[in-house]
Parts: sequence; C-alpha cells; structure tokens
Amino acid sequence: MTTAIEVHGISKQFVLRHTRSIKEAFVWLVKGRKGDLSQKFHALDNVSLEVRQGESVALLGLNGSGKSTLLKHISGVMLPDDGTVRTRGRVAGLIEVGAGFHPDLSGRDNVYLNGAILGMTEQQIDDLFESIVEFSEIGQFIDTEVKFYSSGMYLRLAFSVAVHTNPEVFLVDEILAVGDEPFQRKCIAKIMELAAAGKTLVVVSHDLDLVAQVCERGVILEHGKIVFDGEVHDAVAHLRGGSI
Ligand SMILES: Nc1ncnc2c1ncn2[C@@H]1O[C@H](COP(=O)(O)OP(=O)(O)OP(=O)(O)O)[C@@H](O)[C@H]1O
Repeated sequence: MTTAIEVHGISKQFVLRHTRSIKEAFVWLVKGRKGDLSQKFHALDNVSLEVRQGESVALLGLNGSGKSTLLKHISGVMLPDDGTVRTRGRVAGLIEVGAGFHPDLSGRDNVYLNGAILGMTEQQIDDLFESIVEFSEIGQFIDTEVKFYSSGMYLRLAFSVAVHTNPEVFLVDEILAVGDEPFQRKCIAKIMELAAAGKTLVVVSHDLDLVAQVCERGVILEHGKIVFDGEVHDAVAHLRGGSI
C-alpha cells in the first residue's frame, strides 16, 4: 500500500524560557557571556513514523508529550531541526482555531482565502460555497468580520472549508473540543465518512473513547519520543494503565 506520510528521524528543540535573576545575568556578563543562559529541550526527539494511505492514526500521550508539535510538522506549518517529513496528496485539517483566517475579513472572504491557501481554485470555491456555509451553519454571520466570531464559529467555518477541499490527508487537533455537542457529532460523522472513503487521518485527542471509535492505530508519545505504536485499543489500554 502507498505511503501517505513519511516522518523520518525528526527532532525539534525549543528554548526553555525562564526568568534569570539580575545576579545570574551579571555573572554571565562579567564571565564574558560564556555558556548559554537559555536552556533547550527536545519537544520531538528523533521521531520516525510511516502512515499508509487510508490509515487512521491517533496521536496520544500526556500534556506536553509532543503530539501537536508532531502534527504541525506533518501539516508543514513547522519545520524540523533535523530529519524529513514527506506527505502525498492534498493535506488539510484543523491544527489551530483561526489559523489561516484573517480577522479583518468577513467569513465569506475568509472562505475564499482559506480555500485558496488549501489549494482550491476560485471556481471550485464558487461551486462549493453554498455547501460550505450550509455545513458550518454560520448563516447570516457569513458577512460578519471573523474577529467578531466566537471560537466555536471559527471552528465551524474552518472545519467546513477543510473538509470541502477533498483532502487526501486530514489532520485534526484537539480543537474539536470548542464546538458544541451537535456540531462535534457532525464533525465526527464527517471524519468517519472521510476514513470510510479511504482518506488518511491523523487525530490528536485526549478523548480516548472518541479516538478508539474513529482510529485504527494508536501512537503514544512520551517526552518527544514514540513509546508505543500499535492497535488503538491496545494504545488506549496502555494509557489507562491496563495491560496490553
Ligand atoms: N512554539 C513553541 N515554543 C516553545 N515551546 C513550545 C512551542 N510549542 C510547543 N512547545 C513545547 O513543546 C512541548 C510539546 O508541546 P505540544 O503542544 O506538542 O504537546 P502536546 O502533547 O500536544 O500537549 P497537550 O496534550 O497539552 O496539547 C511542550 O513542553 C510545549 O511547551
């Protein structure tokens, strides 16, 4: 089967920000600025992952384990310090609420902006516009500037545009959580529809019941490393402290 996502040995370091005392800074200065005042840590540490076309994968793990950072590398909004990420086909999804939206533009203009960013032509967006607005249930607010939208309204429009781009690879971060329950159910049904149509899914979530329902494979991250990769029910059992 064809590979949809190939993550090869990626590492990402961030600066651990913490305030230094004036004394520490002074000592550092008089010592000729030797050493580094800022400490770094690995958010991702030599991570490799291969996802085949049509697979649905849940990225799991405790807070700060690196799930969102890995998803951002797959989507291409973040670049690794080391290693490579390759994806096949159109990649879309929801990584951060409001990303790719311009606050001063109306919902309508943002549909065109976001659609274009995701690789759609103006004609394709024209053809799908009604359906995008209908799915989002934004209704009369479509001509309101999105800076006046609630986070749930952002999510509705962003999700709707993303699914209408007909992506090969669909990425979803925890953000579904800001939608109300009926809309969440609608999104989950849509995600399962994409999976059934053979699309590749990567989902980041702490909702273990949800991921067990939506995904087949579970990948657990711990301190920026993959510590488990297998059947989703085994991954969930592992996280819940049960035996696999
Ligand atoms: N842009 C950034 N600058 C500095 N540190 C960052 C940045 N993005 C993430 N981090 C840090 O990297 C680590 C991994 O973050 P990440 O958001 O990937 O974790 P996560 O597994 O998705 O966590 P959660 O379950 O809480 O959403 C965290 O310690 C976080 O503080």
